[in-house]
Amino acid sequence: MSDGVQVPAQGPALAIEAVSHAFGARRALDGVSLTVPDGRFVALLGPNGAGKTTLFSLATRLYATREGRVRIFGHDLSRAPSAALAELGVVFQSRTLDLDLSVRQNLAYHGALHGMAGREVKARIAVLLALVGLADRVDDKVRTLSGGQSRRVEIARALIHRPRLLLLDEATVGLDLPSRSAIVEIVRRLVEEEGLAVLWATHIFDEVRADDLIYVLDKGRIIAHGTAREVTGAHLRPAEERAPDGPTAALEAAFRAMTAARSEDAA
Ligand SMILES: Nc1ncnc2c1ncn2[C@@H]1O[C@H](COP(=O)(O)OP(=O)(O)OP(=O)(O)O)[C@@H](O)[C@H]1O
Repeated sequence: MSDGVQVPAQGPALAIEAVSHAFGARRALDGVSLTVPDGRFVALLGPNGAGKTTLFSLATRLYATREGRVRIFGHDLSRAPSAALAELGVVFQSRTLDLDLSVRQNLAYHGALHGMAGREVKARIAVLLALVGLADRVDDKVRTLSGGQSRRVEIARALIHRPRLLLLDEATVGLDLPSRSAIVEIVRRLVEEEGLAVLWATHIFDEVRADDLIYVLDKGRIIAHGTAREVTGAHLRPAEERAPDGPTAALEAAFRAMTAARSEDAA
């Protein structure tokens, strides 16, 4: 299939199959496979250096995929990049808004990049800013926004071209608790009400719910996947499973047990 040919969407929102990536001698990803079903929130959990950002760079075509395959709603990212990327919105870990432009200008520029007509972009900006609770800040420069508000503008920007899959790389890092909660709530609402598929990379356990699908990435490998409840149950002793402080503590304990076991194996 050549790029630009429109074919009906098929398959999961994101299918990463046996992807590996190395920086020189350092293998950052080693045979990673991961699926985000349409309309689901999937968490990618991993400590610093696990390979999350490298995986995002491959899934967004920032890096070429040399080993393995990435498909977005059935479109192969290497062979049909335009069709694949049209379905994809992304919020990167580092801030990427132009601080000296207004919120509207940042969003409009992104809409133009996607080839959207001016009138369509204007209407979309209004809808998205209402959705992220920033309708009253449309003409303010991004420089005047808080960290959490900027993140919400980045989410709006990522959605301007109506993608059906959203990738967020540590979207809440560096934010205070209320700002983090607001962002998690917006993204979860998009999944529940708009049917968006989301891959949410994080190392913060309390952002994960028991029924979420999770993939645990450690040193470039997926070491566990399933619902958070399943992963926790499979890797915890019964006493820890009954931890009074709930799924967050259970997940954190399971994660430590898994990664510690791998370190011992490697020793
Ligand atoms: N451009 C690069 N050049 C060389 N090594 C890199 C580069 N980018 C990442 N790495 C290495 O690849 C591994 C995975 O890094 P990556 O940034 O993907 O992890 P991460 O899970 O996103 O961590 P963090 O949450 O700290 O960003 C690390 O060992 C890192 O040092």
